[in-house]
Amino acid sequence: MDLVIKNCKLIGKENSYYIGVKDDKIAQISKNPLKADKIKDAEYNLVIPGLIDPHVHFRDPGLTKKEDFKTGSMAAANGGFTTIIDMPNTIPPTDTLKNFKEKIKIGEKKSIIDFSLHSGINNNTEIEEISNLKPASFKIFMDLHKDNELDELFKNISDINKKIAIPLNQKPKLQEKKDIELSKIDPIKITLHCENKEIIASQTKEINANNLNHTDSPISYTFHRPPQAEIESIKYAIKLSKKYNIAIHICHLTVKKALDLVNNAKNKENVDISCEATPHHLLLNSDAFNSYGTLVKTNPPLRPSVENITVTNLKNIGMIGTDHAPHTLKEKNQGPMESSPGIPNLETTVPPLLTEVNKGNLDLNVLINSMTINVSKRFNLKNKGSLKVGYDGDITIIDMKKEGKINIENFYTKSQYSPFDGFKYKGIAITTISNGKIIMEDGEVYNDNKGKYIV
Ligand SMILES: NC(=O)N[C@@H](CC(=O)O)C(=O)O
Ligand SMILES: [Zn+2]
Ligand SMILES: [Zn+2]
Repeated sequence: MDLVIKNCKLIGKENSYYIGVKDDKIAQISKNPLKADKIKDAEYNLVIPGLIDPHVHFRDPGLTKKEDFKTGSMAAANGGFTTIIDMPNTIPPTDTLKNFKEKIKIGEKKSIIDFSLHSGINNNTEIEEISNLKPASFKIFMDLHKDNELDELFKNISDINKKIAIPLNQKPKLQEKKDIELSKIDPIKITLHCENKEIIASQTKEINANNLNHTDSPISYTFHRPPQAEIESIKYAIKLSKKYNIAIHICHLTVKKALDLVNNAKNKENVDISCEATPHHLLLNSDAFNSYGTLVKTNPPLRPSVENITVTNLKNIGMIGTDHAPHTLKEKNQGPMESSPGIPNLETTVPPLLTEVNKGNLDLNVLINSMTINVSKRFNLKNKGSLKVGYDGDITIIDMKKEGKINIENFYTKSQYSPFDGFKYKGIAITTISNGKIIMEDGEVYNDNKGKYIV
């Protein structure tokens, strides 16, 4: 073995185990000692699959003063993550074959963990060409498009799906390598930021017409983007998913009513739909504007406590997406309307959520599944998300009892703000292992690992 982790506590198991990694893969899980060049002692802490984040913004290329693939991936490792999926809203956007290939290159040069990419949406030729490189999904910001434009985008994707996503029972003869590659293309999925553009516009118009804008109050921004904008947008997304038979994934869901819509579509109407929630929407509500001002400005906004989702809803949500969305401090302090929306999260997700587990508010299995297997399954990340022989040697060790205070001074992200700074936690990731290589121990990240683009 290249690496053996000894004294591992595994979920649902009594004994302690040895996990052996060889050639980047989990090679053996055993009650009996295994031999290796390198031994890591888990000291009877909980050993889980490396965490996977389906939603980060590493800002590379073009916005690297906020973050880049190196610092972003180091922040991920520090938070216990071994795989991330990066969003396409960079400069230039990741929506052409050229830009997509360029981003893979940047990631393969700078990332210390494995990564996948969500693609942006451009013309049909670009979509088709990018789909050969197997992006996790194509991302649409619904708040940037009118309904008729969205209908057209879904139609374009469905045309491409019909053309290139070959149904399993109709595989062509596999003569050439090209054919083999084509035959493997899964139908394109669409990932969605759900807020209705027209509702936001009419809300803004009404606020301005009646002079209701309290421009000095950070919470005022949220009134422009009410829960109804999210709800109507999700309703329309479900409608388009049914009309064009396309699988959809809803990002950063915020209110219980939206969750009901998703679950109803999934369970009663057989819609191929999934969703995710951020740690800030699960743990904070709009009262946080009183303490943190525009630093907690994010899209969709934090919601009033009467309607926001909480950790008790996670079992029905199924996935955590951190929406790690770093900005500079200057960009975050431009007043309620002008400040950049987004909260960095990779290093502030595990400790607050494990604290909820320790308090008895959240089931540990629900949390871990939401950050591992549920993500890899949904986005077809092969050999990720589970501790099984043959799977990638991506492993995280968590200390459920360790207590401390979150301190952003110790973070690897470039961003310098967090509503969780100073948070008293119980439970944290103490070791991160990527493909059998230790990349984080007790908050120290070793940045010499090379991550790869995964399909
Ligand atoms: N969530 C945010 O408020 N901002 C994200 C964009 C996004 O995910 O909507 C960003 O890129 O900064
Ligand atoms: Zn978004
Ligand atoms: Zn985002």
